[in-house]
Amino acid sequence: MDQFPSSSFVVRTERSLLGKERLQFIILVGQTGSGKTTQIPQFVLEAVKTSDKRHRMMVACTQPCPVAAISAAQRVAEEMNVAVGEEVGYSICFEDNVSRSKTVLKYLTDGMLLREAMADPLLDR
Ligand SMILES: Nc1ncnc2c1ncn2[C@@H]1O[C@H](COP(=O)(O)OP(=O)(O)OP(=O)(O)O)[C@@H](O)[C@H]1O
Repeated sequence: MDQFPSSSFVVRTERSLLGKERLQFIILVGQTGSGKTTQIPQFVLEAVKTSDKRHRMMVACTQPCPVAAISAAQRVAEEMNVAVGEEVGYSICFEDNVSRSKTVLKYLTDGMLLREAMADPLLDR
């Protein structure tokens, strides 16, 4: 696995994701606060927006607990200058703050992802 210093984490990751090759998975290791939760999903969103305009895809980012999912969604919505529940939303047990037509980035707990996978095994969205 490639190792790189944390200072170049964001720049090199962005290049990899936006590269021509379609990666099936990528393992990122970064220090706490380096942007894995708030920045990487935004890069992925940009990459899928430009790679396939015909198929509207959703980016999902799992979080270990509901509070973390809400907090991340609020932070990223603020960074993207949108309201939570529109382009950026969250899905936790008993609360689904997403828009069916607008949400493209969703923060959700591991349990909610599992529930989605049971309904949509190929995660087509
Ligand atoms: N809700 C928030 N309000 C203010 N700043 C935030 C918020 N969430 C994250 N940040 C800031 O954004 C930067 C990136 O944080 P992020 O959570 O994306 O890092 P991370 O790599 O996922 O960290 P961790 O490994 O601890 O989960 C950090 O400087 C962090 O302090």
